[in-house]
Amino acid sequence: MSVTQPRTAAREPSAQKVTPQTLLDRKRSHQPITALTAYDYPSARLVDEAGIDLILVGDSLAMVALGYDSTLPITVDEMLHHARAVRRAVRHALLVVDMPFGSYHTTPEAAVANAIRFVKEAGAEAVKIEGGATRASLIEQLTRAEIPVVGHIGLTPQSLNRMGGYKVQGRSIPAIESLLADAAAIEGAGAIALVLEGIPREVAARITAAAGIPVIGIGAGPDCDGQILVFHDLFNLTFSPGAKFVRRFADAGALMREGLQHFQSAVQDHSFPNDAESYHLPIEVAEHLAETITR
Ligand SMILES: Nc1nc(=O)c2c([nH]1)NC[C@@H]1CN(c3ccc(C(=O)N[C@@H](CCC(=O)O)C(=O)O)cc3)CN21
Ligand SMILES: CC(C)C(=O)C(=O)O
Repeated sequence: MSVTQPRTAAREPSAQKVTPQTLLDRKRSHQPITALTAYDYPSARLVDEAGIDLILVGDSLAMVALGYDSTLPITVDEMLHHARAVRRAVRHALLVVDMPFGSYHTTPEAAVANAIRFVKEAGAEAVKIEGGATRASLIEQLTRAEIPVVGHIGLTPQSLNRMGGYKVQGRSIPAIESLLADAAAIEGAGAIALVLEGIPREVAARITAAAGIPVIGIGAGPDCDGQILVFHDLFNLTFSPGAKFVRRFADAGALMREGLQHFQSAVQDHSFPNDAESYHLPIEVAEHLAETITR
């Protein structure tokens, strides 16, 4: 799509529109699923045009894009603001929006009402919720309300206070058994996919092999049906070293620092803006102005 086309063109469904069925087909044919976060229009546009299968408006945006210390403070309204910008950019990928902490932890009625806001106000095609077997009945209710759900277990950042830090989960036999049971409960409740975060490779491989739904990993090793990363981690646009699972596929941070230096020195040495980058008066007006000034 050319940049001169109206932005509303982004809403026309594309021929290769990714649906939950596409992801399932990928699992079954062992073609890895690609997924990334996006929090705004330009990043979502880049990710979608690159042909990534799934775009998540992750609540990690609280930390990565809004500067909060954890994902816990972000609200439904803040998530919606970003999700709506991403929606305007995405025509190919499946668009999933994270339900933030507190938006599904009180009553099922409140949770369904919040999820409906993501569908109606931001065009979400699915919502993601963190937690295992304890979320099964909520996943059933959301699914009955025609809202596809992506589950998320392992290192669940909204459990920060319970976990006591962003720690790898599922390292003991009881913890592994819980994760296997959680994955089965999430699938049984009707989830369309499952995110596994921060667990040993061997455990993720077991869960993926047992699951009938696509399993997308982050810090869960290479044996999942797909991989997801945070956009800003991929491009080194964060201000901390990043977890072990982060690979910097390109250094946009360095590129931006370099560009900033160039701007600063060009302004200071008067080389920006040059004459061609300036507006000019019509010749008659310029002459009149020159006379006016010299009078
Ligand atoms: N930029 C960014 N990327 C993310 O993937 C991400 C966020 N922010 N914010 C929300 C959560 C928090 N995440 C994190 C943050 C830190 C670690 C981390 O440092 N983990 C330790 C594990 C130590 C252990 O238990 O062995 C590590 O060394 O990787 C992991 C996930 C993942 N999510
Ligand atoms: C990293 C992904 C899985 C996530 O939950 C987020 O971005 O919030």
